Parts: sequence; C-alpha cells; structure tokens
Amino acid sequence: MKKPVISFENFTFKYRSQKEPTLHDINLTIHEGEIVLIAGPSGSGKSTIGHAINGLIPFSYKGDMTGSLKIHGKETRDLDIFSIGQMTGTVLQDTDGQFIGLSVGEDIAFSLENDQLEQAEMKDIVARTAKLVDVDTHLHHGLHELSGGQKQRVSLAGVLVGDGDILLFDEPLANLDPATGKQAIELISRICKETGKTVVIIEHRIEDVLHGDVDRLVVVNEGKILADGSPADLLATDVLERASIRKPLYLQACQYAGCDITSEMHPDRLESFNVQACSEELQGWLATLPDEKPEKLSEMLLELKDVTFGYSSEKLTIKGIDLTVHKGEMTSIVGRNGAGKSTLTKLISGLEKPTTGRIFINGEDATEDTIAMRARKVGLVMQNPNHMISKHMIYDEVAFGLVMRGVPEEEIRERVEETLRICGLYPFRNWPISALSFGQKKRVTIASILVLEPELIILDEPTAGQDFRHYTEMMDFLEQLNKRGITILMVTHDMHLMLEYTKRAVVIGDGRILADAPAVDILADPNIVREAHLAKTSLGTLAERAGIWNPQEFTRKFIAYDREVRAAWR
Ligand SMILES: Nc1ncnc2c1ncn2[C@@H]1O[C@H](COP(=O)(O)OP(=O)(O)OP(=O)(O)O)[C@@H](O)[C@H]1O
Ligand SMILES: Nc1ncnc2c1ncn2[C@@H]1O[C@H](COP(=O)(O)OP(=O)(O)OP(=O)(O)O)[C@@H](O)[C@H]1O
Repeated sequence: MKKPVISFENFTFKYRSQKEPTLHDINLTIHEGEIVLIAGPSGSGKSTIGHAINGLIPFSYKGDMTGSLKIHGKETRDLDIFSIGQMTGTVLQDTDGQFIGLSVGEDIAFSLENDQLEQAEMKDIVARTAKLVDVDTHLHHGLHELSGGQKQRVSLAGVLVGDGDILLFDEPLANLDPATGKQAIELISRICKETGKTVVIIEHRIEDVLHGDVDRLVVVNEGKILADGSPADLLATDVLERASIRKPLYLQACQYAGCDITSEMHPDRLESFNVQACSEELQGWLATLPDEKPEKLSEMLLELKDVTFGYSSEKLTIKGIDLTVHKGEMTSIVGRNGAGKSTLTKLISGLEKPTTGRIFINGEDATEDTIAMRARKVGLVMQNPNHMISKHMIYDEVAFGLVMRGVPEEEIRERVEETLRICGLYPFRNWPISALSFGQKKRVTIASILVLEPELIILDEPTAGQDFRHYTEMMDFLEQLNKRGITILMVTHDMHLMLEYTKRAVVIGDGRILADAPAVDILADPNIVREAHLAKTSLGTLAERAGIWNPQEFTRKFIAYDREVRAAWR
C-alpha cells in the first residue's frame, strides 16, 4: 500500500464570514503518486478543499477548523504556509493572482531560483518547460501581454519546474483551447508517472480530465463527499446526476439509447469504452430521432470591414477581418490560445480602436464611437470576472452601470432584482463579492452587463468555471434573451457548447478568419480542427466506432434530443 500524503479526518471548516461550515466532516486520504479528480457543482467546496491542502486555510483564509488534516503525516495547523507551499505547487483558477516575476521566463524560473541552481542549468530547465507548455516564443514577454490561455500555461510551467511533491490544479482547463487542454492533461499524467508526484485536480470538465490517467474520482456536494472511487465504478452509477455534474457525452448518448453501462465496459475513457456493447442500441435510437429544421437569416447588425489592429506598431494581432453578424444570431468565436479572439471582442465592444478598417452597427459607421457610446449598443462580459468587478457588494456591482446612466432608483431596484433572479444570484444580493466562488463571481459580471440590455452581447468564455447546472441555466438564459432579439457572440473553448447553442462558428487563427460555417461542419474538417487547436467531441467518435455512417447527423440529433430531455426536467 502506498504512503498516504494527504489525509483529511472528520475535517470541518467554516469561513469566518459565513454562518455555516463550507466543508462538513471530510474524510479523504490521497496516496503518493495518485491522480485524484475532485468534481462537484459550483460552491460545493472544491476550491475550499484545495485551499486546505495548500495551506491558504488556515493561514490566509481565517475560520473555524475542526478535525484533522495531515500532509506527509504533519498536521497543517502546526506548520506554516511557507513549508506547506514547499510541499504543494498550486495552479489557481484565477492565474492573475499568482504571478510573481516580470516576464514569462522569470516567472517560470522563480521556483528554481529558490533552489540556487546554476544559471545555465536554470535557463535550460526554463526553456524546456516553456516548450512543453508551448510558451517558449513568449519567454521575454510581460505577463500582461499574454492571452488568458497563455497565462494559464505559464502557471502550469511554474509548478511543473517546482519541487513540491503535491501538485494541485484548480480548474486547470478553464481557459485552454481544446487541443492544449488535452495536452495539459496528458502532461500532468506523464509528470505524475515519471516523478511520482501526487496530483489533485479540481475540474468541472470531467470528460476532458478523464482523458488522462485518473486513479480516483471524488464527488463533492454541499460541502460533503458524496462518492469516492475509481472513475470506471462511479461512471456506472448515477452519482454524477445526483451532484448535477455533466456526464461524459458518449455515456449520455448510450444512456439515451437505452444501453446499461457497467464498470466492466470501461466507461471512464472513450478510448477504452466498449462501444460495441451499445452499437445496436445507438443505431436503433438514431433511427427514431426527427430531422432538423433550417433557419432564415435576418438583417445585418454588425459589420467589420477589413479591420486590422496591433497592440504595438511593430506587430499586427488582427490582420484584416471581414465579419458580418445578423440580428438575432447566436454565434461562437473559437480558435487556439493567443489567436486573437479576445482582441477581436475588444474591437467590437470599442475597448480598442482598429488600426485600419471600419466597424458598422445597424448600418452606421461606429468606428469612432467613444467607449460610452459603444457600451449602449454592445456589452462585453470579459473572461476574468476580477477584471470587471469594482464594487464590494453584489447588488451595487450589478446596479453600477444603471447608476452611471442616471436611471431612477426605483427602476434600478426592479431591473437589478429581476436580473439577479434570472442569474440565480438573488439570495446573495446583500453579500460581499469577496465571499463568492469564481463561478459565482462570473455570474455577477454577466448580470452587470445583462441589466443594461445592450443589442449585442459578447461573452468571453461565459461558462468557464461554471458547473453543469449553472452552465445550463446561463446558456438557456442567454438563449431566451437571444429569442427576444438580443444578438449574442460567444468566445468559447467548449466544443459542445458551440454545437449545442450556436448554429454558426467563426474560427480565428493568427488574427484572421480561418473558417465561418455551421458549427457541426467546422468540427468535421480535420484541417481546421488541427490548425485552430479544436477537438472533435466524443459524440462524433462514438458514432464512428458504433458504425454510424453520418457522425455529424448523430451529433446534431443527439444535441436536439438532449436539450429537449433537459428542458423537460426543469
Ligand atoms: N474567502 C471566502 N470567504 C467566505 N466564504 C467563502 C470564501 N471562499 C469561498 N467561500 C464560500 O464557500 C462556498 C464554497 O466555495 P468554493 O470556492 O470552495 O466552491 P467551489 O466548489 O470551488 O465552486 P466553483 O466551482 O464555483 O469555483 C461558496 O458558497 C462561498 O460562498
Ligand atoms: N495587452 C496586450 N499587449 C500586447 N499583446 C497582447 C495584449 N493582449 C494580448 N496580446 C497578444 O495578442 C495575441 C492575441 O491575444 P488574445 O487575448 O486576443 O487571444 P485569444 O485568442 O483570446 O486567446 P485565449 O484563447 O488564450 O484567450 C496574443 O499573442 C497575446 O500575447
């Protein structure tokens, strides 16, 4: 039996500002060299478990702690944050809070500098690690010059070079493009195998994490451990449904088709899953599904004509984009990390001005709009909620834009309360924002834009950090807004979200449009998938392996069916 590295015994923790404990009676032992995935809905306490492992609890986040938590046999409360930090390397959900150095290279080197390595050796290790996570061409760049996904990779590199023997990842995939996400999980699995490090991953995207070699899945709900076992065993049960976590899509399809999933079928990874056992059911099910209806396009809302832009005069980031968006469309913008997606959203929302080219809204030239003028037409919900939030209290944050516009107080109250209800934040309206989880903060920023009712809303990764329930609520809510005529553009790395909610996808690659086509067709083009770092969803692969001749049709029909079933549950 391997040595226990992390042991929680009857561990309960209450944040000082909370009335009730966030974690109740946690019993969890993680052994040397294990890869453990912790999954659970938003606010269930996953990150709080992470904070306890890396010493932020009790040393930074104060509160009442009972029971025991030992790391390498030592009670954490008897240690200090520095020695716990030496044992545990953490990649946080919000990477911005984590950077120390000035440049990418310095940041990665930081963990090594503590060890007083030779300069040459240090340079070599930093270069190799940077290459591993594909930031080697940015070593001398400042961190503020990086895209969200690039920052995520730098923090990954930082812990990989460190010498902590526990690696803790809090939603490491949130901002990574699908191809890099897969590589990151493979990399984490490999590092763990090669070095014997113990890995704890906190993630909503369980299908993507299970792509690596996960030894155990721990399901957390309402601050308690609901299940703890091998992924194959747990995926053959209904525990994910009970915790409102999305099942891997290939398993959901098999379940709809009426196939019984057992742990002997290796349901934890599509690569090992016994698809043959379900082929007949899948083919029979597909035959019962109705055909889809085509859609008509309405008049033009937004038009970009040959738009270019560079953060500096030497280098263009956007290299000539022509794009038309029609009223009432809901469209995805996809592409690899650093391709220029966020930059494009900044141009459309007026935060940056094109170097050349024009932007038209409702047929009028809006290129020279001030930020305030553009904000009346276009609302941007940024990737990182901490970049948008300026108030202490949730209500004030959502009301802020209306206050600035001089809306009467009574109307503000009505609109803010309605929006908070819609976004599932009403019970928290009098809370300080600091007491919210990352996912909850993200919803606050969406609420603060929605309340302003712009004609076009752009969301930069609206569901990153959201659990399945909030993902569904948020996307259904956006869809409702869309049906009422609000046009929506979404930057996303979630291929299933793209297929599920947006008919059209615009693929950005190196500052240009690589493709602009129906979302399902985009994923059927292997060249685009490779070049733009996208990934086929497991549905297409499942259909191929089950001998279904048109995997795209299977994917489309699964999505339509799945949405109907989920709508009926609500
Ligand atoms: N610093 C804090 N002070 C007070 N309460 C907190 C603090 N951090 C988290 N909480 C509370 O603890 C609960 C669990 O938060 P936690 O971040 O552990 O959830 P999570 O499962 O990681 O959620 P998410 O997936 O949304 O990130 C939340 O409801 C939150 O209100
Ligand atoms: N403020 C900035 N100053 C200089 N360069 C920047 C700045 N912001 C982004 N860049 C660079 O512009 C390029 C495009 O970045 P952008 O954030 O638009 O990419 P993205 O497609 O949204 O990526 P991700 O999927 O990682 O969020 C990247 O190479 C990035 O390093």
